[in-house]
Amino acid sequence: MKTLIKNGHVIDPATHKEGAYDILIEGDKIAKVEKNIQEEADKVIDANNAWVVPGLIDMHVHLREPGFEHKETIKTGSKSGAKGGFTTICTMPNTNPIIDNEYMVEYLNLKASRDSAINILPIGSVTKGQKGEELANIGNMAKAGICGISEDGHTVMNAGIYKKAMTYSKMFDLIVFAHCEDKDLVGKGVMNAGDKALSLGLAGISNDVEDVITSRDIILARQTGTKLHLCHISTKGSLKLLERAKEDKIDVTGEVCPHHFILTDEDVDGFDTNYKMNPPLRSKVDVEALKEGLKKDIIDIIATDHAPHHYDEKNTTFDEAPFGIVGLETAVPLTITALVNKGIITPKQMVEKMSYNPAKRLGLDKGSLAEGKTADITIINPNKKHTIDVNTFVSKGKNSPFHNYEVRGMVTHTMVSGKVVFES
Ligand SMILES: NC(=O)N[C@@H](CC(=O)O)C(=O)O
Ligand SMILES: [Zn+2]
Ligand SMILES: [Zn+2]
Repeated sequence: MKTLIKNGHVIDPATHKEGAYDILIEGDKIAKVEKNIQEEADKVIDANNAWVVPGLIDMHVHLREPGFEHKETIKTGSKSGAKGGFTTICTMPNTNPIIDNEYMVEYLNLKASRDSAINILPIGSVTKGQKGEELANIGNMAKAGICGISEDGHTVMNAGIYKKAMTYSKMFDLIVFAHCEDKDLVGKGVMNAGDKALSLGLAGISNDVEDVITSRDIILARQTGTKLHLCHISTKGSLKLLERAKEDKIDVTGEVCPHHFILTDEDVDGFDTNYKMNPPLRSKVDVEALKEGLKKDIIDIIATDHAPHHYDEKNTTFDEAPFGIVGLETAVPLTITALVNKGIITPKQMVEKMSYNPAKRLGLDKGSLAEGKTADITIINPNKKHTIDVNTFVSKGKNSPFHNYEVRGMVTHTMVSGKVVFES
């Protein structure tokens, strides 16, 4: 099987290619990247006016299976990922049961091989049942193929246990995905602490809730030498800590989610629980700092933290609703509209943060369009104007604050191992 992608604008940070190239795919591999390829192919894709980039990689996704199939399944979540341009996703372990042993990892891998057309890399939990008390069997999970460990949804408050987990993580060359939220400081907070929370009469979440744990985790990462990845950075303080840690040559990376670089707590509508997520939407000062951090490449990675919840669960008061919003199908248009088209990052930086850097961080032989590589490729029409409509999502989760948002940029094709798995 030969596929030819014609007339596209290739953006490939790995090979420093940026310009008009055709790509010939043979079987599951990239065979040629050249100008004007004249070869017979079984399928020709016209990528005129579109970017052709290495398949996008999302380091932070919640698929909800097993246990919460009413919110999302591996099938629906992976389809949502493919539609969003993602060829590889890392999935968080806060399912029911929690992914805290090798049998659960094997189950996920088997289910993913049956139900998903995109690559799924499971993340194991740090502690058994994410209870924060006893270490999960990290070594056995590593052998079963996890890419890292995370207590996402919570923080392991016991620093002794966390440090031990980091030592194991280092031993098995895993990444520690850190959800930074001090349990004692957060109290009953549901949105950013500030004037808006006061006016809505909602309990606030201050920046120190995040920054205290970011600081602790960086100190422990330096001590243990483990690879630390800061999930969903939302504060200026955490960004500064990340910058400083990088200067100190600590092995740490950080991700930001589109909602955190676009919306502020001023946007929170107290009756719309689609503005409730963890960490919360922060102040303008924080959002400006995050954009600066993206521009200056202090922040390496854009991830979605795709967190689907059922309509009935979100359809309650702001206090009661679960934290989280979906993101797989909106990440590309939101990033193009809010960052690229505003001149904050270049298209190349976008590809670095959504493919090349995640691949490098995960140690994957991906995120590149070099000849001989596996043909994981995303094609994006960056100019296509449209209005986000949650009813068109293939994800089961419709919980997005971006409904009715005017955006530019649309994924037209997603290819995994040479096979088109999504086409608009
Ligand atoms: N981000 C969220 O608000 N929610 C996530 C958990 C998490 O990422 O912390 C979820 O699992 O729903
Ligand atoms: Zn989290
Ligand atoms: Zn998460």
